[in-house]
Amino acid sequence: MNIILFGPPGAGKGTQAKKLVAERGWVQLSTGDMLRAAKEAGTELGRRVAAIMDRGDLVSDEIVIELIEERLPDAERAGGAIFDGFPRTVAQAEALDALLKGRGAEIDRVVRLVVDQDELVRRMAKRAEEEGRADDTVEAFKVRLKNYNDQTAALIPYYKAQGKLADVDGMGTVDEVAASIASALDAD
Ligand SMILES: Nc1ncnc2c1ncn2[C@@H]1O[C@H](COP(=O)(O)OP(=O)(O)OP(=O)(O)O)[C@@H](O)[C@H]1O
Ligand SMILES: Nc1ncnc2c1ncn2[C@@H]1O[C@H](COP(=O)(O)O)[C@@H](O)[C@H]1O
Repeated sequence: MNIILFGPPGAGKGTQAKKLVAERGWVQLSTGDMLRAAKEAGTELGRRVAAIMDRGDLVSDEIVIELIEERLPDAERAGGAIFDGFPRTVAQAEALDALLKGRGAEIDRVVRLVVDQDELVRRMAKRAEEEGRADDTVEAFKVRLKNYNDQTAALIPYYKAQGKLADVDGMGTVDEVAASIASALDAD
């Protein structure tokens, strides 16, 4: 099973991905987490992407595609991949389709968490207090939202055309959203 948790910054993708890992044993493939780990470890990659991430911009397609490709075997062994924060551009989505096809697999479902903008701002402010992420400032959040609207939202028609998109109300509690995701995944 290969699923994408899709939605704007702060919609709850990471939160729900972790619940699916705990409940279904699948592997979370979060490019944001991978890049933050590289940044915190001070690797060459981390140093290259730090400023881009801190201001809320997207790093290059090549970097994130390579990170994902490296982790696909882990997900295969676990029987499922939860793509979180990837793909974010049409080029990334096309690359993912090609990578999976080369391994005899495909994306099974794209779960889009629908959350209104005021709630995104509230969640981002709460996360800023709890986690202190460098890109949870008001300025960086604006850039991330703009990048989502300008580049990532184009994936909605992309996956709709493939018949894979399932919209889920992301405005409820974490458990309510998880139940809606489970229904979307377990539907035929
Ligand atoms: N259903 C929910 N109700 C209230 N708060 C939530 C809900 N889901 C997640 N949150 C909180 O909102 C914040 C953002 O959630 P999360 O990090 O999962 O979002 P995300 O979509 O992965 O964001 P990003 O794309 O910016 O990494 C976190 O502080 C999280 O605890
Ligand atoms: N798929 C991605 N394409 C480009 N840049 C990405 C991608 N995933 C993560 N990034 C960078 O990391 C931060 C944080 O990502 P989150 O998914 O919000 O944790 C993002 O703003 C990009 O700079």
